[in-house]
Amino acid sequence: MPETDLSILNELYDIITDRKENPSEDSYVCSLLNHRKGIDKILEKVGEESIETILAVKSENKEEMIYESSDLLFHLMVMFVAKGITLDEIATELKKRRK
Ligand SMILES: N=c1c2ncn([C@@H]3O[C@H](COP(=O)(O)OP(=O)(O)OP(=O)(O)O)[C@@H](O)[C@H]3O)c2ncn1[C@@H]1O[C@H](COP(=O)(O)O)[C@@H](O)[C@H]1O
Repeated sequence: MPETDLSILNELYDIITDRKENPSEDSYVCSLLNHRKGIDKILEKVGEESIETILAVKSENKEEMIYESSDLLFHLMVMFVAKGITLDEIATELKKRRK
C-alpha cells in the first residue's frame, strides 16, 4: 500500500493547540475550547458529527462519507487538545493493538 502523507493531522493538531494557547475572537476552535458549556460543547459536536458520519455511510455517498468523517476527526482532535491527549498517545495505543 502506498505511504500517504498524513502530516496534515499533526499540522492541524498544532494549529488547534495554538488556538488554545493564543485565544482569538474569530476562531471556531476557540469558540469550542472556551464555550460556556465547557467540554460539553465539544462532546456535543463529536456526537453530532458521529451521527452525520453514520448517516453519510448509510447514504452510500462516498464524498459525503469523507466530508462528514473529516468533520468528526477534526472535532475529535479538538477534544484531544482540550483534554491534553496527544496524537502520539493515540498512535502508541493503536500500535499496542497491532497483531
Ligand atoms: N478543519 C477545520 C474544520 N473542519 C470543520 N470545521 C468547522 O466545524 C463546523 C462543523 O459544524 P457543522 O457541520 O455542525 O456546521 P455549523 O452549522 O457551522 O455548526 P454549528 O457550530 O453552527 O452548530 C463548521 O463550522 C466548520 O467550519 C472546521 N473549522 C476549522 N478547521 C481548521 O481549524 C483551524 C483553526 O480554525 P479557526 O479556529 O476557525 O481559526 C483552521 O486552520 C482549519 O484548518
